Amino acid sequence: MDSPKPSAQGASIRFDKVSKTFDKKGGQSFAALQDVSFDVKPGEIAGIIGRSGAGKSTMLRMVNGLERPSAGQVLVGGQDVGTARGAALRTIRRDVGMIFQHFNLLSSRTVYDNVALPLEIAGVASSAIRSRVQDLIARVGLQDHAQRYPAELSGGQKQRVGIARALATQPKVLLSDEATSALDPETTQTVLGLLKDINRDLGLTVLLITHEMAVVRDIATRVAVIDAGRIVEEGSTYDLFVRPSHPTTRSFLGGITGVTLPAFIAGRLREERLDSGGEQVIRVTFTGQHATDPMLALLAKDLGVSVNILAGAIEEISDKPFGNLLISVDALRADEARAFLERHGLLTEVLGYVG
Ligand SMILES: Nc1ncnc2c1ncn2[C@@H]1O[C@H](COP(=O)(O)OP(=O)(O)OP(=O)(O)O)[C@@H](O)[C@H]1O
Repeated sequence: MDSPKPSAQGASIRFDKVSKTFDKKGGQSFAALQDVSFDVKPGEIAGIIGRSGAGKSTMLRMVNGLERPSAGQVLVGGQDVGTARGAALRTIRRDVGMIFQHFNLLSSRTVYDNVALPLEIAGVASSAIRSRVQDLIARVGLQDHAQRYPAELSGGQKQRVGIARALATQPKVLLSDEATSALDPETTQTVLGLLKDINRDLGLTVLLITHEMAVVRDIATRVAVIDAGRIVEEGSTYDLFVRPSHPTTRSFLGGITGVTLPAFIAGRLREERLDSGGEQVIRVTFTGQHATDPMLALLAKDLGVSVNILAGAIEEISDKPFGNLLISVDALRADEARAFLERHGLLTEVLGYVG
């Protein structure tokens, strides 16, 4: 079955040399963002990842005008959010929906009434509200829960209400502020799946902030890594996983590419080659079409170099295969073996030597 055509085109988001300085007590100031530039295309799902205090929320809050840049511009669909006032700012805010880590639902209102709230505020007629809210509640799979109160819902269900409410005004952009951080891994997957469906069906742009690389891997096609108020690396999610260049990116990836040396090897790993020769331990990254090539078998067959496989996994990022393998080969033949693998489009990194 064909997917339904997007009914609304998402808006672009542009951070152009944005800085934000907060005044602190005692006349001092604090630079929360410095010279940040990042572009999100219409209809794209993009992520901003960083540690606590890096400046993620400040960036996100500039997209709906809750913060204004001290320098530079934030543009949504070409409109400068920082200088917008009055009706122009209200239009931008209607075009930008937001979901939150702790859902921010009104506990005294039912699911139906929470989703209806933004439409009531916008002065939409009650008959139009009814059909729109029913559609939204069905879209997020809560049609049997419309008259329940937030306290009667699970975390995942509450976030579904948050998503339906954020979509009520038919925004062009959906901002997600750590929307799955309070959820268990399984519920996280269903909520991320729902966001992907919404992005595909409605064509709206999604910008999410997170401190979890797994969230970026599972949903975003582009990502910016932010550290102490600066973007230290950005690019396609796939490229960032395959060739991370900044230590912060590497540290975020450390926990999730899932492939670590078995303890009995890690404990014996040396930086220098042993006088006796020994084995070189190599990380091999397989990308794109090469992820499924029988390269190690060819290495043994063509060069006569035998390979010990120490650990490995193949996963999928942005629908492309990506493999990570830890191997060891005879240290005296290692340069030759790595050159062979690189010639065949694989990436290699020397981790050390074992006896
Ligand atoms: N209104 C404010 N006044 C003063 N300092 C602020 C203000 N808002 C944020 N900051 C500071 O700016 C820095 C960045 O904050 P921000 O909330 O953007 O970080 P974050 O990456 O979203 O962190 P977290 O994941 O913990 O929410 C922090 O050091 C924070 O204390």
